[in-house]
Amino acid sequence: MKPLGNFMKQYHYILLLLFIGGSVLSSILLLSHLQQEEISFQVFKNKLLEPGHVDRIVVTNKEVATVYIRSCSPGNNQTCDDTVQGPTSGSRNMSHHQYYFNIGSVESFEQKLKEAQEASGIDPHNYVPVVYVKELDCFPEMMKFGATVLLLAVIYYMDLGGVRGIFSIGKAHFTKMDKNAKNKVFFKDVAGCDEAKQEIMDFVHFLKNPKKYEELGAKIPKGALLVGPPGTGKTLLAKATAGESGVPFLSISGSDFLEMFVGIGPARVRSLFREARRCAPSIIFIDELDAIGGERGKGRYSGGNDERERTLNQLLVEMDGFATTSGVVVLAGTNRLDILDKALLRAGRFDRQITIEKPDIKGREQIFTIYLNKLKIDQEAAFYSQRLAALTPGFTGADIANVCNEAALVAARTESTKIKMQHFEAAVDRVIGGLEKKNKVISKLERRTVAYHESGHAVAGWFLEHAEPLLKVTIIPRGTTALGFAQYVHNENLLMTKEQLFDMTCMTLGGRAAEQVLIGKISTGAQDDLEKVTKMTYAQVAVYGFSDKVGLLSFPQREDTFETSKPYSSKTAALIDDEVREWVAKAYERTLQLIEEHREHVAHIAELLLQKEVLHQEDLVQVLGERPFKSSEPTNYCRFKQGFKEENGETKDIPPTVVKDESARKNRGARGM
Ligand SMILES: Nc1ncnc2c1ncn2[C@@H]1O[C@H](COP(=O)(O)OP(=O)(O)OP(=O)(O)O)[C@@H](O)[C@H]1O
Ligand SMILES: [Zn+2]
Repeated sequence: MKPLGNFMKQYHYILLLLFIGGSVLSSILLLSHLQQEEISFQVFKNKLLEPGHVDRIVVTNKEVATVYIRSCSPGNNQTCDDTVQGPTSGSRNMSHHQYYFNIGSVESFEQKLKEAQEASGIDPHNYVPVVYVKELDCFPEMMKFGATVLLLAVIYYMDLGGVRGIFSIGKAHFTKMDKNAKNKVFFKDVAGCDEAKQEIMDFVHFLKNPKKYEELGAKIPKGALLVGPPGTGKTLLAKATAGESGVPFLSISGSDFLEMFVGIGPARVRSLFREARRCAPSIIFIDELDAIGGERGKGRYSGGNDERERTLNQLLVEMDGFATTSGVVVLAGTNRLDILDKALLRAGRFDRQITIEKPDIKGREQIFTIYLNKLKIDQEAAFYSQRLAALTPGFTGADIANVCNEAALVAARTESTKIKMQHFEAAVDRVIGGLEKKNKVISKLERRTVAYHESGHAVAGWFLEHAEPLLKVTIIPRGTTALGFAQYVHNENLLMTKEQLFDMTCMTLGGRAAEQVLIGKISTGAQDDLEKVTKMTYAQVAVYGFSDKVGLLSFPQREDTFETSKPYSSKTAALIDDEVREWVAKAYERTLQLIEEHREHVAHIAELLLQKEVLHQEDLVQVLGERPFKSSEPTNYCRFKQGFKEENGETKDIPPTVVKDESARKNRGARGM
């Protein structure tokens, strides 16, 4: 089969050459088809110069004037490309004919032309344009033409499926890591996702010994989807699978398939699979599969995207096409399983799904250990990995790698020879909230509002049994929107009870409640909190079946906000809305009560915050006493959003010690909760 394969390759080149040759030849023929005929100025004036008939005159090298006739001469009783009386011949299609004459001097020519046009009754606004060119100037035109022909040829050629060589536009822009590559990755380099590793082991066994599987007639899954949030190590795990199996790793991002040229996407898919088969056993990894794998037919509403669909179809074809025994395993990463075309998930394609979650505290510790071992630190790696894991709830592997690098940068800036705890703390803060903006201008009033708001969260969390108590709170503005944030101890239970969710809702409302009770005025700073609360409560009522009124029904929540049709009647919709409103109101009532009870505490913490800007758990213990409940592990950042405006636009200062505030009570009463 080999010689034939080679012949096919050559055949593609020959085809391309023939194509280009043909194009060039035909364009030459086309050009030469434009016959030129010498005429005198007199003939030009008498026979050609009628209104709307001459398109333009091009004077080359101030000598020769070429007359271009319009193919359509409106207003002259001639139809397009019709027979027009030529100056010397009879019936002839003028559009393919050019006439030229010598002009003598430019001045006399222009004078003569002007007079002739006047005499022919041509309106001065419609005088024939005259263009002066040098001989060489027509080359760019020809080159443009040539380049266009060439490009068309290349595109056509690639659409035919011959993607080898030529400019490699159609070649998949994949990165290939050979089995002997130096920067290989192994399972030991991927921490905190043991279950995923376990699941992917099947592929490793198979890739190491495809023959054995073949002999036994075993069917190996062709591909697996690695599903999880960005930065959780999907790419890393796929790479490690290749490393462990000792096979080449070909990776490409879903978006890399798509280019502005039509036909490139499918060509790139073909090229990628061809290469994978050539060096099989091998692993293909497609990151961001959702870029091409979205449901087909959906794009049409938003302008359509046939190129993407053709690319996806090609991928499906390739996955169907290669027998399991060809030894190519396709892995793909996505965090949008919900939008993928169902055809991708069918048996024989990505028939396995491996979920990679954000790492828990143990996972984070393991990932920190990996990266700390590469750094010069002033303590044992274990010392830091434990502490840092506790400080970084919700961080992905990528975030952790980022923290470690950031810490090294901070240490280098302070000219420290080793990286210390304060460097890591600064790095964590930076990753959490973007760069510190200490000198950002905030009014005194705003700062106070932020402090009371954050204090409200902290105190509420402290005294609610099922809420996540505070770990750290700050009113140093960060990033572009956060004016302050609180970091909570987070329980990582997989199941949540109704009581837990109720307490969490109250804690989230704690910021707004503190504003209302202690400041007496509410601000826009609670927007983020309210969004969270709304989402959480809708889920309880419409998804988890917590509401007696709605009953044990579950309507999956769609992220798609454009979804107009809901899977329930408008009556149910109204019922759900009412329930949600009532539940949130109930939670707010409870929160207000709690904040009232602890208003001295809230004020105390807020004032302390204004003083120190950052408070840790220890500071809270000092003010509030030991928390009456057992607590677990940290996460969750409440961001006090920027955009705060006092209700009536005044910027009154708030007295530092808060006394009873009647207006807050009145407000509450008015809302009838
Ligand atoms: N579990 C982990 N163990 C060690 N390092 C990790 C882990 N997860 C992520 N990283 C680090 O984060 C980097 C980015 O991770 P990776 O690209 O694999 O994430 P991903 O899930 O593929 O993200 P995306 O969906 O954005 O492509 C890795 O190169 C690695 O340095
Ligand atoms: Zn808040």
